[in-house]
Amino acid sequence: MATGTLDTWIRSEQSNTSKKRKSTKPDDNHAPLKRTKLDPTPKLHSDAPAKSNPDSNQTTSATSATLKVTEETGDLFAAPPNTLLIHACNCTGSWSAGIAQAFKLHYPSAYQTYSNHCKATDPKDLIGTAQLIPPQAGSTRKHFVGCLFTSRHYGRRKDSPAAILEATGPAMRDLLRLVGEFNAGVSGDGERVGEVWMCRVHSGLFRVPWSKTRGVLEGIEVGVGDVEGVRVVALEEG
Ligand SMILES: Nc1ncnc2c1ncn2[C@@H]1O[C@H](COP(=O)(O)OP(=O)(O)OC[C@H]2O[C@H](OP(=O)(O)O)[C@H](O)[C@@H]2O)[C@@H](O)[C@H]1O
Repeated sequence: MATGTLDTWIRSEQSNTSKKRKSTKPDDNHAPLKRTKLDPTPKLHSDAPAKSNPDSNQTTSATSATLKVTEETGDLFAAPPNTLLIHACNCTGSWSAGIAQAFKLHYPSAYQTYSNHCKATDPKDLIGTAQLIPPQAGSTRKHFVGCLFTSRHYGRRKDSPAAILEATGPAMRDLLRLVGEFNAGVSGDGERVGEVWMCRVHSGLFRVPWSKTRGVLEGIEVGVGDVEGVRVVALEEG
């Protein structure tokens, strides 16, 4: 989608949200998104075994392109070992519905890490940031989990679609930065983030049209040596 079109849609959504703020509708009780600083250097712990990274000798970060977004049908959780699986999260520390509930079931330790991070951090500092959680030691599912903090709350108190989209770019950029830092810090046989997969974030419970989220993701600039693209894996419909 053209950036201009997206900007226009976001402005119109923000205007609608602000007009309706005093009503009792589900999305109306959230103030417009404030610009927030990104989470500086979250602590990461990896107990996982090794895998080589073809990009590990590239360290420059000059901007060269925008993020490539490809789509296919499949199950996100069928990703190969060391894949980063990305999903959208609220800032309250809850993964109780939708694909988040499946993440909680498959990666209980990652859920604890996410939940503790939320309990320790004010939502206004979390929104627009990300969390990278390395694979759980001894787990049969060796996946990194990437949390995009794109809504302060969930359910009836979730942020408006415009606010969620506004938080999406900063959150995804923060996650890509964390991946770059993580991979650069892994030495020798340590395991690095391999492929990057995500579900159609926001398109279910957060009720943001997927095309809008995809447009934001495709506008993210990436540098040489950064993650170049993300593979979006969606369940077959019907
Ligand atoms: N195995 C699989 N493989 C591939 N795609 C799969 C899949 N399973 C489901 N999908 C798809 O994954 C997309 C996202 O759909 P979701 O509605 O879940 O997430 P969302 O991003 O709209 O919203 C986030 C809030 O959902 C939770 O809510 P709670 O806080 O727990 O209440 C969180 O915590 C957040 O707050 C939809 O396209 C699903 O078809």
